[in-house]
Amino acid sequence: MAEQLVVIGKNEVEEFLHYKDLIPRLEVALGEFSKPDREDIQPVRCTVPLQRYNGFLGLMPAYLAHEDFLCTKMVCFYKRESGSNLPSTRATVLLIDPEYGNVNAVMDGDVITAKRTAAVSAISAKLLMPAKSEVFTILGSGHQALSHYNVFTETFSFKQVRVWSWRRESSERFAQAALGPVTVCESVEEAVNGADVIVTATRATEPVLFGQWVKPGAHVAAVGACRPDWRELDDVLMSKAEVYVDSREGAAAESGEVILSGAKVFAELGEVLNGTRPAQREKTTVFKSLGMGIQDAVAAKLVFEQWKRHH
Ligand SMILES: NC(=O)C1=CN([C@@H]2O[C@H](COP(=O)(O)OP(=O)(O)OC[C@H]3O[C@@H](n4cnc5c(N)ncnc54)[C@H](O)[C@@H]3O)[C@@H](O)[C@H]2O)C=CC1
Ligand SMILES: O=C(O)C1=NCCCC1
Repeated sequence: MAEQLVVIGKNEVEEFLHYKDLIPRLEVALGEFSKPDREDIQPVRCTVPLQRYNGFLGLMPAYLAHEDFLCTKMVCFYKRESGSNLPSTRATVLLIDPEYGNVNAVMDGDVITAKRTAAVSAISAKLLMPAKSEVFTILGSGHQALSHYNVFTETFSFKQVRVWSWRRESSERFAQAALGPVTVCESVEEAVNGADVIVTATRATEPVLFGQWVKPGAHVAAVGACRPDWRELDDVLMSKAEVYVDSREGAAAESGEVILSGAKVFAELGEVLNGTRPAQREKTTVFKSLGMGIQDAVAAKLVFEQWKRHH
C-alpha cells in the first residue's frame, strides 16, 4: 500500500534523468513492445480536442508488466501563434500503485517529454543514419529542438550542426544557447542540403521538408505533426524513404505523414532492436515519432528510482 504522495518538480526530474541511463532502458522497452507476445500495455493515445484554445489534451497510460509499473501522462498541446512565448506542450505524469490504485507520485512531465522523445530519435539515428554521418540539421528551435541537439551531440560526432526555424531570431537564440557551434540557415533547403541526419521538430501542420531536397541515404527523425491531418514531410519524401515508426498502431491512428501519403510502414524501431526487421541504413529512412506512454513510463520510473535514492 502507498507511502506518502510525493510531488517531483521540473528541476528534480532534470537532475535525475540522464540520457546514458534512459537510452538503454528505452531500447529494452521498445524491443519488448514490438514482440508479438508483449505483456506491456499501452493503448493508443486518447485525445480530447480543446478547439477554443487551438489544442488538445492527450492521455497516455502505460503498464510495464515485467516491472509492475503503472503510470499515465496527461499532455496538453497548443498550436501557438508564431510570436507567442507560451509553451506549446505541458505535461504531468502520475505514478499509480497498480495493486491498490492510489497515486504515489505526481511528476513534471515536460522534461520527461523532451528527453524521452529526443532519446528515442537518437536510438533511431543510431540504427538508421548513414555510417559516416557528418552533417546534422534541426528544423525548429523550440523545446524538442534543444533536447534533440543535446542528445545528438552527446551521442554522435558531427562535423557540422545546422538549424533552421521560422523566425531567424529564434534560430539565433537557439545557436547561442547550444553548447557547441551551430550554423543558422535562412531556408529549409539550405539547412538540409547534403545533411546526413535531419530532425524535424516544428509545430507545422503542412509539409516543411520536401523530398527533393533530401540527400539519398539520409536519415530523418520526424517528431512533429502528431495529428492525422498534420504534416511536416511531403509525399515525395514519404514515398522515397523506408518508413520506421515507434508504434504501428499509433502511426495508423495519428500520423498525417503516414495516413495522408499512403506510405507503407516498414518496421517499428523495436523490431529492428529485436533483429526481426533490418535497419536499412544505406537507404533514405524516415523515423516517424509520435510518442508512447511506455516511453514516459520508462523515464518516470528512472526518475522515481533516483528520487527514492536521494530522499
Ligand atoms: N513525437 C513525440 O513524441 C513528440 C512530439 N512533439 C511535437 O514536436 C513538435 C515540437 O514541439 P516543441 O518543441 O515542444 O514545441 P515548441 O513550441 O517549443 O517549438 C516549436 C517550433 O516550431 C516552430 N514552428 C511553429 N509553427 C511552425 C510552422 N508552421 N512551420 C515551421 N515551424 C514552425 C516554432 O518556431 C518553434 O521553433 C510539436 O509538433 C509537438 O507536437 C512534442 C512532444 C513529443
Ligand atoms: O508523446 C507526447 O508526449 C506528445 N506527442 C505529440 C504531441 C504532444 C505530446
